[in-house]
Amino acid sequence: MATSISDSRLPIEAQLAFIQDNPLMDLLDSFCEGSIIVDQKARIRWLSDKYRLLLELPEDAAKYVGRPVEEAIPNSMMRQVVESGRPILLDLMRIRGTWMVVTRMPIRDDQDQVIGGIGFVFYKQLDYMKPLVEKFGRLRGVPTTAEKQLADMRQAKYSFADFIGQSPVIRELIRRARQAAELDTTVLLLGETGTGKEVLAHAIHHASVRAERPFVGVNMAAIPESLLEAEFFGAAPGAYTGADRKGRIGKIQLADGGTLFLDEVGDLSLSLQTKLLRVLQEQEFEALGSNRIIRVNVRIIAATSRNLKQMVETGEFRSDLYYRLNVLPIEVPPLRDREGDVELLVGNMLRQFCDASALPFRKPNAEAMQLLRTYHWPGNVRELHNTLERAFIFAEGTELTVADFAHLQGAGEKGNRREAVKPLSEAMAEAERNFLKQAMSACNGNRSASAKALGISRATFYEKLQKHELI
Ligand SMILES: Nc1ncnc2c1ncn2[C@@H]1O[C@H](COP(=O)(O)OP(=O)(O)OP(=O)(O)O)[C@@H](O)[C@H]1O
Repeated sequence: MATSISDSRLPIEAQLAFIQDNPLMDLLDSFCEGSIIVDQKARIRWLSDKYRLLLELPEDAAKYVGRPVEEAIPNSMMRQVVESGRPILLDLMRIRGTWMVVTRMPIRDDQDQVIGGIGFVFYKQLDYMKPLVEKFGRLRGVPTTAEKQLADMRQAKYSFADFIGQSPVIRELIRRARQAAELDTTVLLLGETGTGKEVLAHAIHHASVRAERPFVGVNMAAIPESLLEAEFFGAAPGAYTGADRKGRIGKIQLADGGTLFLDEVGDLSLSLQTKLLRVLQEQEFEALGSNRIIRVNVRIIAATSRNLKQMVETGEFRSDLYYRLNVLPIEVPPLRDREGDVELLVGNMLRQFCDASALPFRKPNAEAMQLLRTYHWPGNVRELHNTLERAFIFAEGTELTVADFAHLQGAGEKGNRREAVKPLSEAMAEAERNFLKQAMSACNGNRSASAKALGISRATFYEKLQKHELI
């Protein structure tokens, strides 16, 4: 500040007087709690009245002109500023027992010589600084959300110990998955929605030689087609409109050395299938808008709830990609086929809900447990989890009764009622429409949450909303 408004042809006193009389000075002074101008020997040239009052100086401010700054402000740093020529842009100074924010700058003439210094006292209350200090602390010490997401994203969240189940089909599943973990080949997890394919993918990575390396998941159904390519392969700086100027690293590269989990791989468009095939074949790819080939070493675990074989027959899925993915297929059985596992899962989940809330432990009575055991769980473990959680939160006493699972029972009863007979397809469509509406209203219109509550993927949920003309 002030370099250009100070003319070296004038005596220093006149130059400082010019600054002091500048209307800008009044403006600055009106914003702060006090201001001071000193000459190059740290003698006071000007002291604002506000500052004098703040300092509780007995005499008229004008009386201090020409005196060493320390006479008025014993702990002043203005001398250091004029001697070093370096500003102290943000500092704290104790004035009459109160900490204040101060700014001090040297004043230079147009020959760059220090001819004095100017200081402002900004805030009487440090409270004003709190947001700034907090933000600074956050930026310095705590990782940003993006960094955190990255760190979380790159670690396996589950191990085999997290996959609950003791039924014969599950024991066999775990045995196969453990084998797969040792083999370092591509794995294809097949099974209905909510059966735990993602949990298994994490567990396989966790038990593999790549455990210390990243685990990176991409959900083909959750990301719009237009963004998926950049998400996958990354983009060179300015590769497309709206792309980060700095460019971005794709998930494939992030997974280098580790495991890339392709969730809902059946939802991949044909054009991206072709590009993915190249990655699988050559272990190399190009980021969007770059001509550079990047080599990677990733292990692929893919999962889908769709019938890939059938999709190959109908031309929706490339057969060469299917064979590349199908090296080690693992079928994850639906919950209804896991004998005895519902009880195990229920016990486990209820303990989790209880630990995570201030609510008392609640468990289903015999009748309710029978209902949970025999229900056909189209949304599998996810549906069981959501159903139980809702019941646990809304139940009154320590016992969960069939009334707490009324919607499961209702679904069964409806089919039994003779008087309301209508074509099955019509009845099912109607029920589906109602469930969609119910979910939307329970989740306050949040579509992701609704899809989750219903135990279906977002893509499926959208398809259904469209089919029933609910969007
Ligand atoms: N055997 C299990 N033990 C404990 N929790 C499980 C088990 N299987 C699934 N879950 C839980 O159920 C939910 C759904 O599991 P997950 O997302 O792995 O299913 P998915 O088969 O990948 O589903 P989708 O095909 O819809 O993506 C998750 O909250 C998961 O933690």
